[in-house]
Amino acid sequence: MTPPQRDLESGIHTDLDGRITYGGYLRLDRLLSAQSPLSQPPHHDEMLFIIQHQTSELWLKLMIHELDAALAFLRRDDLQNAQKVLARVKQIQRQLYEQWGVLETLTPAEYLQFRDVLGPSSGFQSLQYRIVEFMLGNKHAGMLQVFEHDPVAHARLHAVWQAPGLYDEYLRYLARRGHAVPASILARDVSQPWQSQPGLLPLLRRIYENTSTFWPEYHLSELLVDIEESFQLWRFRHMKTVERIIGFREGTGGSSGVAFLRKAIEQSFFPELIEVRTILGS
Ligand code: HEM
Ligand SMILES: N[C@@H](CC(=O)c1ccccc1NC=O)C(=O)O
Repeated sequence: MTPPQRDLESGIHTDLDGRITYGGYLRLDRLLSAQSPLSQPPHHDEMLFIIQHQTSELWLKLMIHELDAALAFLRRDDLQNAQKVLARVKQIQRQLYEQWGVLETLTPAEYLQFRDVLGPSSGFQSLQYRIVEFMLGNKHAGMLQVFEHDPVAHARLHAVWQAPGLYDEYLRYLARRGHAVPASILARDVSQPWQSQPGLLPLLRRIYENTSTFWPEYHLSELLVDIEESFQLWRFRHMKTVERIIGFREGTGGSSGVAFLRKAIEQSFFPELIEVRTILGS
């Protein structure tokens, strides 16, 4: 063991005037001055509430960046890189759902002391969250209304709504690899919510029953299943956190609250990737 003192090495840069620095590069002046509690006098726990949301938004930003890359790699048939970034997405999602443990330390009474400052604002209005949902295929035109007050946000979500999602690009990739994806699915209107497609089951079954022949397809499919599961874990932990903090109160966004959040837990982005498991071996 050494004493708890470490000498500065002579090579360590201390003359940083005008140079790229840690704080400068990371724009920490902006990042760390963006926490403005509204409660008066400031409630101790509002800082936790703000930072939990801001860190979530940062991870969502990275998730969108990586999902964009995954879609582009898939379009180019670059499966290795698509898999690499999707594996990263899965780890980002882990950060997002593990983070609920921090907010769960907020007691119901503490939250009620500053909840009124939130007015009608709600996570329901998170643009980046909605972009991720749309990229994963949960297209819902009605969500666009929430962003009508903000034309830039609206245009961004509108573009994602009109673009193929991860499942669309996955199925197009499979078709290019020679799998019998029905033409009607390949030509679908990608702005529509996904409808269950039993016509996909034969080809998925072939992939899942012959994993060594179709290993790249199988591995990619399982990454999609991982991403869906991680998303569900986030939704579930959000719902449980909300339940223990506000019980069955209505949400500030105007919804029924927990009942509304619970409905989302049943939703699947890639239902055929689960259904195929039911028919394997039969
Ligand atoms: C005290 C903590 C929280 C409570 C009580 C809470 C409560 C709620 C409620 C009741 C809703 C339904 C919409 C509404 O009527 O407001 C909602 C939606 C939402 N919240 Fe939270 N929330 C909390 C923390 C968070 C955090 C930390 C995030 C992270 C970004 C978040 C993101 C979202 C999102 C994205 C939705 C929309 C979900 C969907 O469309 O299914 N929430 N929240
Ligand atoms: N919907 C929450 C309020 C809330 O959590 C919230 C408010 C403003 C910004 C983000 C929020 N987070 C998730 O909905 C509530 O009903 O208490």
